[in-house]
Amino acid sequence: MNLIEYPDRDLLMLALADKIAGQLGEFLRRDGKASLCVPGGTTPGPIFDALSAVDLDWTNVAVFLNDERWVPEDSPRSNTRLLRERLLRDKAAVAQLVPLYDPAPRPEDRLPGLSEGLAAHLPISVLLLGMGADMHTASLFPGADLLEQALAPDAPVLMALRAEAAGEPRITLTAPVLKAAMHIHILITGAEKRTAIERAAGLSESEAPIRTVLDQATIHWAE
Ligand SMILES: O=C(O)[C@H](O)[C@@H](O)[C@H](O)[C@H](O)COP(=O)(O)O
Repeated sequence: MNLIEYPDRDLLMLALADKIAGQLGEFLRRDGKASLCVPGGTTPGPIFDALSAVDLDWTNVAVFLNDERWVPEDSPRSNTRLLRERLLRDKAAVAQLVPLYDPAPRPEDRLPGLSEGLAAHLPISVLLLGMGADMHTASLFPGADLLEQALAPDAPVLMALRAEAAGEPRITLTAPVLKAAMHIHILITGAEKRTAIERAAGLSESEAPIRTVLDQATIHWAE
């Protein structure tokens, strides 16, 4: 397991933001464009703050979430709202947001359109993932209704999943899309997640969905 341990969370967030910006810069110089895929949840806010202040050719960066909770954008549970408030501002305000939400009663109603929009920006240049203590990543939750299909090599780019631990229905990038990313970083903090990720290494992908990217990823951890 490739794990970097940082002295504290502030240093982790700054160092990882710097690493991500450097990798995006390489894609921009080489291809004239780049894509950045990021988690929602409670952990990545400080990285978003740091990234939004970086001088990059943000107009040519497509930004999208790993997954979204099927709630309106004004909900405090909306990951899109977090992105808008913390990442897509300052220098990064001109980045191109690729949506994972479009108002409709069920995520299935919007899958075709959202998938088409996303497919144009694959493969992902830089993928940042979070992880829950139950070893889910994106919205690939252990025990989710369609988990096996979402882990399969031939899964579509986006799927709608439901899981008890997830709360509301979710829309998520699937395992093959995550695995195909050029650079993969996992951001975790605290003792519980450290124990969980070490445990995941010995489990199957359905028991520990984070396993799907574990061999390719760099894990960034601070207490
Ligand atoms: O919508 C979400 O919840 C995320 O994208 C999810 O995969 C998240 O990264 C983990 O659940 C960790 O969440 P925390 O950072 O809040 O612990």
